[in-house]
Amino acid sequence: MTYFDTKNKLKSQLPVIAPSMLKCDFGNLQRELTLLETAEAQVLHWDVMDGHFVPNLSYGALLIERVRPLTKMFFDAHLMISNPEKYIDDYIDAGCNSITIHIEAVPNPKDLLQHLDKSGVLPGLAINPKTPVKEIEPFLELCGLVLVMSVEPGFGGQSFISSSLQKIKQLKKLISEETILSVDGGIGIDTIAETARAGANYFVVGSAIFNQSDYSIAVSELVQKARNETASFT
Ligand SMILES: O=C(CO)[C@H](O)[C@H](O)COP(=O)(O)O
Repeated sequence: MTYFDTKNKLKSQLPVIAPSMLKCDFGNLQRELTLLETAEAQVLHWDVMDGHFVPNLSYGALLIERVRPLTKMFFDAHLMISNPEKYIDDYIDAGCNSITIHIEAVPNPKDLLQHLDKSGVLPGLAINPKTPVKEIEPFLELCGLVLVMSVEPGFGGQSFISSSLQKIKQLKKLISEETILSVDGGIGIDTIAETARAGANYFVVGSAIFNQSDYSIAVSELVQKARNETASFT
């Protein structure tokens, strides 16, 4: 499958639920992949943490590369790391379909976003809760995906920060129709509707899937809630 096929396929399936692999059972990874495929998840969201940009460590390109042949799902890497320019090619080579870097790690991300695009990877830019939208505004036209962090990055299982809704609304007005608007952190059955109403169409979800006994029910309830809100606004 080529990059363009993958990207268009993803866009045709919005709203999308992207399970955050930070919360998966790594001791039973093959089982987790099977359960997520059965739940018709289209995406795996890989939370890459370096213990420097965020106060936690997770996994890196090597693990993603080893998982890549095991599934056809879209691989979405979220680099919560300092100096992503040093490592970005490792994530491209690992087979990630989209790669998101943070504006707080790269104040001028123009070259990196263009490098991702030229490499056939959907370029993403993330913004932390305390960073104003004006910091990413000059780069929005280079983004295929914009990610609004709705918790302080570093850990799953935190509560949704409600001021993120204003940021989503602001960004929805600034981005093109083509750009995916993602929200990440504290998204579950009680918060997904308001973020969809604000304009998000791509939802990164950890605890509200992996803490449930049936991933298929969890994913389908979340998709349904997001679809209801998207439908009422079109
Ligand atoms: O980026 C993240 C943390 O930095 C995670 O993707 C996010 O927190 C998702 O987990 P949960 O749905 O449990 O909040």
